[in-house]
Amino acid sequence: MPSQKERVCLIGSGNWGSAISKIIGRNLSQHSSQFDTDLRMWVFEEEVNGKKLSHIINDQHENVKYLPGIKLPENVKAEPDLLKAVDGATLLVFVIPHQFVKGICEQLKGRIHPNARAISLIKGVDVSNSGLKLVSSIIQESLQVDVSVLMGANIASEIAEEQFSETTIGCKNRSNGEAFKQIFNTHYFRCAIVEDVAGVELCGALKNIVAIGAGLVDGLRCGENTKAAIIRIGFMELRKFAKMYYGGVKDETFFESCGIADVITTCFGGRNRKVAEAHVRTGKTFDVLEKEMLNGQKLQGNLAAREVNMILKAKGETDK
Ligand SMILES: NC(=O)C1=CN([C@@H]2O[C@H](COP(=O)(O)OP(=O)(O)OC[C@H]3O[C@@H](n4cnc5c(N)ncnc54)[C@H](O)[C@@H]3O)[C@@H](O)[C@H]2O)C=CC1
Ligand SMILES: O=C(CO)COP(=O)(O)O
Repeated sequence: MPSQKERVCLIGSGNWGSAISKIIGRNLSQHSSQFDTDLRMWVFEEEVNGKKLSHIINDQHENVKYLPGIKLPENVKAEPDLLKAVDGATLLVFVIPHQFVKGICEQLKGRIHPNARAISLIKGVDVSNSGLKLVSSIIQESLQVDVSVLMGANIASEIAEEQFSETTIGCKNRSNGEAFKQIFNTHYFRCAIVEDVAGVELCGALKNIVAIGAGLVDGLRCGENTKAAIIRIGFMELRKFAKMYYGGVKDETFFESCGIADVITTCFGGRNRKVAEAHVRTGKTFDVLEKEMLNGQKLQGNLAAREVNMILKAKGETDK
């Protein structure tokens, strides 16, 4: 245990970022001997009803745009300046849509605490000419820090209302996984630790594609048997893809909250499912529907589907 208190910074303040700030904020207050009790939360600044979102969060203790109706603990301090937010932080929690990760890491390069460790709650992968990359690898390579991940059947609004759920922390370094568990675990949010970063992360990213499929069959009014088939086949395919691209992925990981449980919850309750259903019913594009239906929140499944398809096409493996 380091002699200095750990300081936590949350990088992101959307729907999930705000919900998790409630849990971390409370846990920091309860473990004040080990942690600096202020939770700094980086906010991508925007105006809401003529006021800055960061000011609204600090004055009203509520993210009125991304998590309306839920009070956040007073020790959650919104900060729009990214470098000020991470200053001195030893535990970095990344929770932004995956399309913004590279830009954020670029700004943070060389600017973080030498003892910092990170965890990613981001469900997505990156595909470029050099192939498939995990978001945790992007963070690790840019910032030279150990990166764990946290993924699970975790619809943010339900957790904000303190309804029971489980989650999975994937780590390489057990003591870092345990350090992060201390800030996340609570009676209604139970964290299990597995030593399989790639397995946990790929489950989180790929289940969003299955959820798009579930939404499409809902839109087509195909019935519950068809939806169950999409979920089963989708789950098998995501497992096959994960094992094909990352040799060390463990079979047991697929039966943790990050695996089968997240596929189920997202196929019934998530934003990807909802927008995919609307796409079939209205014929509008995903981009248009995201703007019309989600009030600034972002979809991840349509991007992930495109990225995974690119990889499979490039390797001639679309029919495998
Ligand atoms: N919402 C949920 O129920 C869950 C979400 N996740 C994952 O967490 C990650 C973050 O999602 P949410 O917190 O739900 O976000 P969100 O979808 O609610 O909100 C979008 C966020 O992106 C920010 N943003 C917009 N433009 C930006 C830019 N150029 N640079 C940086 N940030 C920008 C917005 O300010 C806002 O905070 C995603 O990968 C998602 O899949 C994981 C579990 C549950
Ligand atoms: O990841 C999630 C639940 O675990 C949220 O899924 P959506 O982004 O589809 O809402």
